[in-house]
Amino acid sequence: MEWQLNISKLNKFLSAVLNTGQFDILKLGFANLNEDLSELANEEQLYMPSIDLDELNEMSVSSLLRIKTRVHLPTDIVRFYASTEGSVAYRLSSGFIFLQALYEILEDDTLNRESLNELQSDLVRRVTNYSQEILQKSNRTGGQVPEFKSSLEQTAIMCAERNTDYEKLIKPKELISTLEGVLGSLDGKITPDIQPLRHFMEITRETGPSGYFASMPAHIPSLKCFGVKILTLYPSKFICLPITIQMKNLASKSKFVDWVRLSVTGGNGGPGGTMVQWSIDTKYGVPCGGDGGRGGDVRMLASRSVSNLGELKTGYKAPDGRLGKKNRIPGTHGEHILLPVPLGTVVKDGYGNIMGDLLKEDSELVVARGGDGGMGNHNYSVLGKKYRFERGLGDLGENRWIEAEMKTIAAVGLVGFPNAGKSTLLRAISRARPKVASYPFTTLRPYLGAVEYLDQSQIIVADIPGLIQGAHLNKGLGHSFLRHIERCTALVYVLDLDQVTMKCSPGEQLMHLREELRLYQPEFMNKIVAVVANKVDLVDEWEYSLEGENVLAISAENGLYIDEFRILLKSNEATSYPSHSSTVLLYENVTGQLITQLDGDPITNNRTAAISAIAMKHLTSKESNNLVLVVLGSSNQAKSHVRYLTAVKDFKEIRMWSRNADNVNKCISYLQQTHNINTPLIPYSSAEEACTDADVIVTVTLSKDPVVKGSWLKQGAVIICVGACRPDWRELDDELMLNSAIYADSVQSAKAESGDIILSGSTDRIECDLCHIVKEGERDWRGDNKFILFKSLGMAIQDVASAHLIYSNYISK
Ligand SMILES: NC(=O)C1=CN([C@@H]2O[C@H](COP(=O)(O)OP(=O)(O)OC[C@H]3O[C@@H](n4cnc5c(N)ncnc54)[C@H](OP(=O)(O)O)[C@@H]3O)[C@@H](O)[C@H]2O)C=CC1
Ligand SMILES: O=C([O-])C1=[NH+]CCC1
Ligand SMILES: [Mg+2]
Repeated sequence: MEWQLNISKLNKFLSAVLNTGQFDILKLGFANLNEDLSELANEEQLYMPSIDLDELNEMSVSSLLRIKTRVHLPTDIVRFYASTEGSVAYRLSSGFIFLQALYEILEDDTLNRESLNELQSDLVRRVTNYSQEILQKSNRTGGQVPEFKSSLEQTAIMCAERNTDYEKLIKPKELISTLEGVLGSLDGKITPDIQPLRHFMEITRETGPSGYFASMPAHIPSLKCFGVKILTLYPSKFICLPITIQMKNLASKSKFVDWVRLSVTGGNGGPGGTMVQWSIDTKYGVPCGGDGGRGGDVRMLASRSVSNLGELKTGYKAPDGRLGKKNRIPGTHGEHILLPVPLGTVVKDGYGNIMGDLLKEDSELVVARGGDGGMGNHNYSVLGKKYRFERGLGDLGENRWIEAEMKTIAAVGLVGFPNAGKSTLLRAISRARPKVASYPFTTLRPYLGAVEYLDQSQIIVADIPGLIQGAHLNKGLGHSFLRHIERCTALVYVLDLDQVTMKCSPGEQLMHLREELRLYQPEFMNKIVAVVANKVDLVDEWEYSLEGENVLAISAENGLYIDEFRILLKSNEATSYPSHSSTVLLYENVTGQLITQLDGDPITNNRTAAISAIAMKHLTSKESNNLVLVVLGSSNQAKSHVRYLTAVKDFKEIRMWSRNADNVNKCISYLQQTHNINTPLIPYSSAEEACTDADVIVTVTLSKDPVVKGSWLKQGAVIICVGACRPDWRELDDELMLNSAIYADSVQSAKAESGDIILSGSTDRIECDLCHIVKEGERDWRGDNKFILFKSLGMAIQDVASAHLIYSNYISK
């Protein structure tokens, strides 16, 4: 994606941003902008029309004040930082590309997760490229102060190493004390420069899964830096695993064969040699014939460039090994025959026993082994006439009948009655061209299509030919097609909304489809499922829900909500995408130089837990030890919270609960194995049981509804609420909220953005922010309330201070 610096866009963006009040401080840097910007400024099109660029080039920071008054923007909103020539590219790269990225995000209402990710990685790419370019040109960048030059180099290196695991530069205790120090240095109050700003802007349309975008800037005078975190949050319901398979030749025209029986024979071992080497010492010479060569195997080779079994012949015989040679040299081995088969081919012997399952690209399976070569006469080294020509003849190669059966390995299978529009849907989302016609069974074989995304990943979707009632009894296309469903990770039930073609009501269609699959194989019911109602353009009114199911109404024919469907296929929970992704840009205070930009995800994970640890340390009494900790949630924040909370307190036990028990177990073994957490970590199957008698409860879920109730908790319990970051999301119920003494990392954010606080009517009940807590030291935080609650929403200052620490550790390492 190439962005031009588009001035009208930029101006529109600047005014839009400033007018929305979403950004309190916008820091822009301009320096020796001889090219692009001077031109633009001359045309008086840019928002700072009368800046004298030459003057700016030599300007000291104090003279900026003068410029400010000439700029046609509210001076208290925009600050300019001038600097020397060397920083220009940085400014352009980080400042403007960043602005442009923001602009695109604000402006484009069709943005979805992929384009956002693309924007972020493009931003990162550009900053990285610029850093390297600047490094190369650094001897031409006059006016650069030496320290800056070295930090520039470090930045370039860090940018280039962006994917290296810098998390190891963060030590829990060090981060906790750094953040505590920074909070303390704020003198107990969050100044306008320390922004709690995290306004989430919704970026996708109502019908699709929602994504949010936030930008969080902060200026930390004590660390002489400022920075910004760009964050996207993309929660979703549907889970499906993308399997990345290149579809290159899959759409081949050859006859589609998904089952074959063939005879395979390994090559025979070659006979041993019978050569004799004459020698004056022995009358009959010395036997020197080498062993015979091994016969070749017949092997199957899994290849993603093969689409079906149609190319296989009915029989194969591998070449035999050759005769052993003189001087004990073994005979040439027979070459193996490699039969390319599609990924997902299952091979059985003639008795139906499974010999192998070719799931991985390039995996091989020997289906008929070649015979060993016979021994050459040199092995029979008894001298004398009689045994001179003794040798082995070589073993016969194995010979058997085998069956190869192909099972589709699509990530997602489209399942529906004939004519529900599955083929049309596959055509709409991929380049596959299954036949489409308005009579049932147009599709006689499963078509595969690759749904391609901007990040170059693909999800393979199979159009499974129409099921009919009784398919499990082999009616219609019956079993032959049901087996293709076996390998799909997720199923999408496609319901027909067209009164003319539908067999029965959408609700009944869903019921019958489920029933057919269940009768064929009950395990099908464990598959991840989404439901779409197709041909929504043909009905006047369609209820978007169906007996408690979430149904996405689409029209494959007209492309209605097809983007949403593509997003649905690739929504987060089981894809490689985290639900939150972010980038942190860190700038130097006085000159506005970009110091570094970092992957924000590890920062978010660590700093959030560090903040919770600080809050917990202060809100529980100093003497209290051997407490019971409960963590609700099993993902990034759950892991980091266990690590950080155990760094400041000893717990008797840690109880862990989440919706998905498997995830809890994985989380526990990760913590034990990777982080040597010695405190007993105990999985719980009920949140209520886990919370009973617990001392500290941490909620780190993406739930939109309460996961903890006040009635479960004992008096004096401390609750650290980390999830529910939207005004309409909850993790705690009213009883808990109304009986708690409430604290927050930022009172301002909590009032504006915490669903728990807003919806329980607690906006006026927040006692103070974390700066005050840290400042005040020990006191009775509970007062007359039953519980103590710390509401965390996350602040830019936490990210910027953490990035600063990481960078400092990096350059001193
Ligand atoms: N305060 C702050 O500064 C920050 C807060 N957060 C918030 O912390 C929370 C966790 O973040 P992270 O670990 O990165 O998120 P992930 O998306 O990685 O994990 C989400 C977790 O929430 C659970 N979950 C999802 N939906 C529900 C539900 N409906 N009911 C119960 N549990 C559910 C999942 O459980 P399972 O796996 O069992 O399905 C999973 O353990 C989020 O709400 C996030 O917004 C994040 C960063 C900073
Ligand atoms: O501060 C942060 O990064 C977040 N707060 C809520 C979700 C992410
Ligand atoms: Mg069809």
